[in-house]
Amino acid sequence: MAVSSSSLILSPPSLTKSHLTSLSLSWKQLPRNLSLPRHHRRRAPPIFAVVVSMNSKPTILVAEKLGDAGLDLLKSFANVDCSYNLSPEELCTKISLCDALIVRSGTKVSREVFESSGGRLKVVGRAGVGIDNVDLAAATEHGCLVVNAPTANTVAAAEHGIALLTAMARNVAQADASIKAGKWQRNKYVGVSLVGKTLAVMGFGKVGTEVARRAKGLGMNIIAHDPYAPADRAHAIGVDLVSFDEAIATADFITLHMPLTPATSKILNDENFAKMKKGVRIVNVARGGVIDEDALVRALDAGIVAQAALDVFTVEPPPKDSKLVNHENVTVTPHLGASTTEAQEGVAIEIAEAVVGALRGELAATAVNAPMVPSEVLIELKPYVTLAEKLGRLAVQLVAGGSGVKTVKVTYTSARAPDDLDTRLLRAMVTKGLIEPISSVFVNLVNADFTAKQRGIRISEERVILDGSPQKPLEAIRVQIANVESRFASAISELGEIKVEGQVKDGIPRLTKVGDFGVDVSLEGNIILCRQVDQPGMIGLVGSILGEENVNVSFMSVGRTVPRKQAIMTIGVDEKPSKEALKKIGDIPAVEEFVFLAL
Ligand SMILES: NC(=O)c1ccc[n+]([C@@H]2O[C@H](COP(=O)([O-])OP(=O)(O)OC[C@H]3O[C@@H](n4cnc5c(N)ncnc54)[C@H](O)[C@@H]3O)[C@@H](O)[C@H]2O)c1
Ligand SMILES: O=C(O)[C@H](O)COP(=O)(O)O
Repeated sequence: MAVSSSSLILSPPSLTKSHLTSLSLSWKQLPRNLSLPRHHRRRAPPIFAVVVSMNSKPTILVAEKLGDAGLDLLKSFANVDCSYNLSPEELCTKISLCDALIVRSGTKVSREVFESSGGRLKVVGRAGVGIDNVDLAAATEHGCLVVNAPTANTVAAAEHGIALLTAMARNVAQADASIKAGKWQRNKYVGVSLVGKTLAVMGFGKVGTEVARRAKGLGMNIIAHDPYAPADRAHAIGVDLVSFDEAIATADFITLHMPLTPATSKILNDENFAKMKKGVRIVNVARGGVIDEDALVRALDAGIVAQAALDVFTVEPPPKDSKLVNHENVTVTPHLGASTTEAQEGVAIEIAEAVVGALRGELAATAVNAPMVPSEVLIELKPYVTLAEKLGRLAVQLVAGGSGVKTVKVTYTSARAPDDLDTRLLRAMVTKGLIEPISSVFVNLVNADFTAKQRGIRISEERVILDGSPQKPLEAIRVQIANVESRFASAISELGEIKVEGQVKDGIPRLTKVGDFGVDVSLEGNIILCRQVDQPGMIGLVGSILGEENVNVSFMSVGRTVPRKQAIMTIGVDEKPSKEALKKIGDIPAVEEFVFLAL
C-alpha cells in the first residue's frame, strides 16, 4: 500500500478578472484529461459541450436590460438581439433562432424555452447571482450551459441593505409619500437612531460581510449568525458570531443575507418572531422566501416587529393587495438590490465574457451546470460520484455551528494507478456536498475548486494505493474536516477530526465509518445517528417512537466497539421526524447523543 498526497486549494483569494480567465480550460481538452480508463481514451465525446458553427456569427438574445460595456463585448462577437419584456410565448418563438440567451431575474427560462429552442440554444447567461428563474434540470437535459455573474453586484446589494436600514429607521418613504400628498406631519414620522443599536447580520457571506462593515461605520454594534462562516473572519472586522437564537433575541435590527435553501425557507416564522425583542426592525435583501410573509404581517400587527424594509418577496411581483406590501410600517422596493449603474456594468461585463467564452468552447469558472465528463467515465464513476457528494453533505452537517469549515481532507483508497483515476470529479462532488447545503452556490466540476477557494476552504487529497488488480475504480472514500467541533461527538476520530467514510457495495453508496465507529448503511433519504449504551431493546424503543409518528424507517444498523459498552445505531428514515419525536429519542436513558442528518 502506498500513499501520495496533494494540496489543491490555496489560501483565501482576492479574485480578479485574470484569475477567472486563468481558470478557463478548453472544453475540447477535457475528455482526455479526465479519469478516462486507458482503453476508452480518445474515443468518447464529451457529453456536454457547446458546439457553435463558426461559419456564421452566433445570435445572442438579450431579454433584459444589460449594461453597455457588456453589450459592446457581445456585439464584437455575435449578432445581438435586445428584446425586452417578451411574453413567454414570444420568448419561445424567438429562442429557436438564438445560440445564447441573457436574462436577469425577471425572465422565466422554463423547460418550454429549452424545448422550443430545437437544440440551438447553447448558453443561458444570468446577469446576476440567483438562478431561481432558470430551469437548470431542463437546461442540462437540453445540453445548455448556464452561467451566472456571482460577484459583481455584492456591493450594490449591501448598499441597498444599508439604504433600506436607514430609510426605515427615519420613515423616509412614508414621510415622502405624506408630503407629496400635501401633508406636513413632523410628529408622526419621528424615527429611531442607529448608533449604539445592535444589528444582527443573518448570513455572513459576501453581501452580509459588506453590510456589517458599513453598519459599523454607522456606529452600530454588529453581531452575526452564520453556522458556516469562520469566526476569525468575523472577528477580523469586529463582529461576533452568535447562535441563531441569541442573534434574533438580542438584535434591535435584523438584516437577512442567507441564501434561500430548504433550511432557511421561512426561517423567520411565528415561533422565531416570538423570540425577538419587542420593536425589532427587519431588513430583507436576500430572498423573499426566507420570511414567512403571513407571520411577518401578524408580528407587525402585534407590535413585535416595529418596521420591516423588504426588497424581495416570495412571489415577484407581489400581489397588488398584499397585506405585507401595503402595511404602513413596511417599506418596499421592487428587487432593486443589484440595480446600480456600476453593478449592472460589472455584471454585464462578467456575463458577456462568460457567454462569449462558452460560445467559443471555453469553460467558464461561473458555470452552474456542466457535467462535462465523458459518458463512459460517468457510468463507471456514477455511484462513487453520489458517494462523494453524500459524504460531503454528511460531514458538513456534523459540524457544530460557529466552527467554520476551512480544512478538508479527502482520501481515496484504490488499486488504480493515479494516472487511471483522475479524482477531479470526485473532489468536485465532495465540495458540492460540503458547500451546497449552506449556500446559494451551485457547485460542479467546473466551479468546485473556484468556489472552495473563494470560501477559504482548503481541500487536500490523499491516495492510498492498494495492491491487486483494479476491478473497481475505488475501494473507499474518506472525508475529514479538521479544526472543528461536531454536533455529534462520536464523529470525531482519534485524530480530533470529523471523519466519515464510505464504499460502493453492489453499486450502492454506503456509509461505512463515522468517527472511529464502523457502520454499514446505504446513503439515501435521511439518517439519524445515535450513540447509546450497547444493550438489548434499543432498536425496538427507537422504532416504536418513529412508528407512532408514522415515520417510515428504511433501515437500521448497529455498530459497536466493545459488546455491551457503546454502540452507534444508524437509522434511515424517509421523513423528517418532528422535534418532539427526536426529543423522545434523546430522552431514552441509554442514548448518549444523537443527530438528524438530511442526505
Ligand atoms: N436583492 C438583490 O438584488 C440581491 C443581490 C445579490 C444577492 N442577493 C441575495 O443575497 C443572498 C446572499 O448573497 P451572497 O452573494 O452574500 O451569498 P453567499 O453565498 O456569499 O453568502 C451566503 C451566506 O449565508 C450563509 N448561510 C447558509 N445557510 C445559513 C443559515 N441557515 N443561517 C445563516 N447563514 C447561512 C452561508 O454560510 C454564507 O456565508 C442570496 O440570497 C442572494 O440571492 C440579493
Ligand atoms: O440574484 C441576484 O443577483 C439579485 O437578486 C439581483 O437580481 P436582478 O439581476 O434581477 O436584479
